[in-house]
Amino acid sequence: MKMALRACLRTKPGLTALLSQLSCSGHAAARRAPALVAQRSSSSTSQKIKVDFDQSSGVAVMHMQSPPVNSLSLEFLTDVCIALEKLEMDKSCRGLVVTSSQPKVFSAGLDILDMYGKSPEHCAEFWKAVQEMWLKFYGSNMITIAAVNGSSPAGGCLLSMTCDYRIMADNPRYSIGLNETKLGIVAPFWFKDTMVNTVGHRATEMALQLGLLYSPAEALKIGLVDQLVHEDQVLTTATETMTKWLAIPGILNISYTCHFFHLWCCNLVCTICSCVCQVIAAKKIHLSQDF
Ligand SMILES: CCC/C=C/C(=O)SCCNC(=O)CCNC(=O)[C@H](O)C(C)(C)COP(=O)([O-])OP(=O)([O-])OC[C@H]1O[C@@H](n2cnc3c(N)ncnc32)[C@H](O)[C@@H]1OP(=O)([O-])[O-]
Repeated sequence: MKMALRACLRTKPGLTALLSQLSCSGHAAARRAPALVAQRSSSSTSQKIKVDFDQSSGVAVMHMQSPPVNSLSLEFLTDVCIALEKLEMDKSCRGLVVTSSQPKVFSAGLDILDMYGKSPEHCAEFWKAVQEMWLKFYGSNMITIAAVNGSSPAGGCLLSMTCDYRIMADNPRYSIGLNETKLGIVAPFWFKDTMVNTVGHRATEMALQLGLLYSPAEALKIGLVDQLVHEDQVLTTATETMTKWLAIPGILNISYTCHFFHLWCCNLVCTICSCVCQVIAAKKIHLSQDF
């Protein structure tokens, strides 16, 4: 399925360029990849990601373990993408649960320290990695469930929204949402689109304009998460829920179709934006030459 997705995307110029640029191999090749061993139950670990794969159920659990708050740095994003790609290539892996090993936090979002005062080359690599994570999760042909066992602002919320289902710890001290506006930054359009797909247009408009962070109860109310459970039961509920999803015939195809459609729409928008930018740039060059 993944290969089919890529083959289809290859026919579309915008995302083709994006995918080829975003391929893990470029910035990730030199990094140590978590290995997936084909046995009944296996565990693989990179520095920041631990993957437990139960071959009998076909379900893998990805533990994010990047202290203190699983902030999404270039290094961490690369590890996530490599781990995901390995699972994707293993046809016996049909479901993926993503969770955090850090207390109180699922992910604090993009690593602010990795965005500030860095070289343009680093920033380009960083943003490629962010987009790659988004594309890989959203375009995955596995069933993906986010076991949100702590706060999940900004990019952490995005990560959870790329999954098919979200289970959050019912602890009022935790929060989730796209709070970029409150930080004085604009959430990229594909953050916005992902939220629209999750909670609808109006809720997204409110969330982004006000930079809202929701308590678990509020998040459940607007559909930002699908289920609340006691903190100790987030992971077990996620694996139980996964069993139900995987028992539905053809579910992978349904999931694939939905995600593919979204990616196709994004591709279309990317292509249009790219054309508009090129026209504007060409006009600016023309005007400056006139002067
Ligand atoms: C461009 C548009 C798109 C942008 C998308 C984004 O995701 S933008 C991102 C938007 N993200 C946010 O707005 C989230 C901001 N973070 C929070 O709200 C809280 O940290 C928390 C609720 C995640 C955890 O609360 P808690 O009480 O459990 O933990 P704590 O608060 O005590 O922090 C512990 C340590 O982690 C550090 N650190 C934290 N976050 C980040 C980060 N993103 N990066 C790097 N580091 C971060 C923090 O400085 C501290 O370091 P120190 O001093 O020990 O060296």
